[in-house]
Amino acid sequence: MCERGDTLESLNPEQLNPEQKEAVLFRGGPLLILAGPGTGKTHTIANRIAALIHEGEDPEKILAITFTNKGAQEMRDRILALTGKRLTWIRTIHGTCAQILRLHIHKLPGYSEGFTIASTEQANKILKEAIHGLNINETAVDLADLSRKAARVKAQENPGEALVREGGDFVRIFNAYQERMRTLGCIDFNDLVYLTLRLFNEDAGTLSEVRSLWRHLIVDEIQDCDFAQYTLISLLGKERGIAVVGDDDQSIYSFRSATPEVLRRFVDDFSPEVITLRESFRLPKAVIAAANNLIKNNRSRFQKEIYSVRKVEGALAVLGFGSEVEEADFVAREIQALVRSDTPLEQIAILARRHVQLATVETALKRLKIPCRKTGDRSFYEIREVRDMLALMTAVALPENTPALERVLKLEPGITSRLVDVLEDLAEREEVSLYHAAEMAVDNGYVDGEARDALLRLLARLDRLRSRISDLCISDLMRAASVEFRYTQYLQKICRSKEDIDKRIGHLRELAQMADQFELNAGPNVVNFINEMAIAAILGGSPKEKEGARLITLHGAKGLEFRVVFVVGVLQGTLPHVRGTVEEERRLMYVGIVRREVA
Ligand SMILES: Nc1ncnc2c1ncn2[C@@H]1O[C@H](COP(=O)(O)OP(=O)(O)OP(=O)(O)O)[C@@H](O)[C@H]1O
Repeated sequence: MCERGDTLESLNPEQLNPEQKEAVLFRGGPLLILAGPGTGKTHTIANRIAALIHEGEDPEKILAITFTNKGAQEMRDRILALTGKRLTWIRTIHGTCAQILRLHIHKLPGYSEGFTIASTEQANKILKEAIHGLNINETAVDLADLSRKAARVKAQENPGEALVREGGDFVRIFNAYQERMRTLGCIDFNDLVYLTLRLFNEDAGTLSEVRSLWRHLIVDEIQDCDFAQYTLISLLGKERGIAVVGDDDQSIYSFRSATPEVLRRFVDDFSPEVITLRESFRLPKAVIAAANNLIKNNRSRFQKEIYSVRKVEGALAVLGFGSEVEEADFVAREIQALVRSDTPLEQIAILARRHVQLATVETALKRLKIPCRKTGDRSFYEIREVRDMLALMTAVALPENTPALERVLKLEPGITSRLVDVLEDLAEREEVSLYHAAEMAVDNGYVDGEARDALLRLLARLDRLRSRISDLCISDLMRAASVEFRYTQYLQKICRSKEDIDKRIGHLRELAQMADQFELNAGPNVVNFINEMAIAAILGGSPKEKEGARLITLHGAKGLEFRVVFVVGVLQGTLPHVRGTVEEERRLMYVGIVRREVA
């Protein structure tokens, strides 16, 4: 143990300004840190956590919640650098819920721990089937709209009331969808928070058991919360040391129900000490002036004009063009000049309100042969071999997980689609998982000859791998699975060229490296790794950035920083968008402007 004053001097290699210092040391109850862009949010919470540990707090008793994997990774790295310790509980909110549900979901009737976190594609398919089962004409409903509505309901503090408000056929569809998901052993992305809250509401014992795991709760980017997530955080944070960090000016995800109002709610519910960080270490003066001038027009916000004491003035130009094509050509020529003067392409971003505007710039860049990368490029997690390997890991660790086994069945020579149909019918008739159906088919002689041999081989392969889970690290378990299922030979059969095979093996190597990294961060738990991968797949994107200038929507740009930023397509009707609310559209532009960083 040490005195708090000493703590900072001995811990913190980089200076803390007075507000940051206050936020790091405050221990008098709930805390809200309001912080503008580049004012050292991550730096401050990392130091706060380091100070707690230095004062003698057990690192296992600290839960830090972020809203993106990137945010979680950044926090881990900084805490490791400050304390030399890897914290177990730095998680995204969805990752935290997945872990809680893996232990407790059986307390909700009809659910079991082997659940699959359904991909968006799987969830859409299940929604279609649910509608079909209700004899509602599929062509008469808008599926995308229905899944948005379901997500909205689940994002509320009181989803039951929200559902009743939606009324009509939607209630039937929602219930049928939830029921079908449940019987298939699936939950969707929004269920992670929705079902955790349901669990807490229906079983106070579980809430207090889970809450007692931690003494401190620290939340980054609270403005990215919807009301359901906020409710969860406030339940976990009651009577704990709770500190939240946020910037209501950067709340831009209302399309997925996030709202800056959660900051006010936090003030009302917790009466926290409020500390505002205003000094920006990242932005040049010209950008700060423009950003402040823009955002001060929003009425419902916490006042926190940012400033910089650094000398860097920076530059910001507003230019007009006759058409989007003309604008795109200008941007491409500017980038060409920047590259000639040695600005790395990866440090250049083109931001727009809509994808279609980025496509125009992409065409112009391609014409000048400038490499670029669009967000929304095919995600790493959608690649066949990555999905196969994750399905293998899931089938090994969670035998009851039917979708994973369905995929693995296709990897076993001799298992025909007819055999899969037989197994699926059996599973449905007997109301058991596909794995149990496979065992029953073998034990009761429902299949014979080659089909039986193939099925026996597959079950034996999975059993052998299962018995090695506790001996092998996750990446070695993957390698063992690849050998057991002769995956390289399988790739040779399905690939057209040697380059194709090498590329796919390269993807598997990348996945193995991610598993090693995960294990370093979070320990050797293959189920947690499966959770994390399923969530990352839904959030999209690639773990590794490809080369080239970045083309990103404003919504996708939050949290990223570049040396040169172009915001294109700033046209009345597009930005601000006709269907958006003006305050949120202003926040979007604000987020775009403040992506700039000083070299
Ligand atoms: N007191 C300080 N003195 C000097 N540099 C600082 C200080 N606080 C933070 N920084 C630096 O400022 C930069 C921004 O800090 P940090 O990433 O923690 O801010 P943030 O608010 O999380 O940023 P962003 O808005 O970009 O997400 C980092 O390079 C950090 O090291």
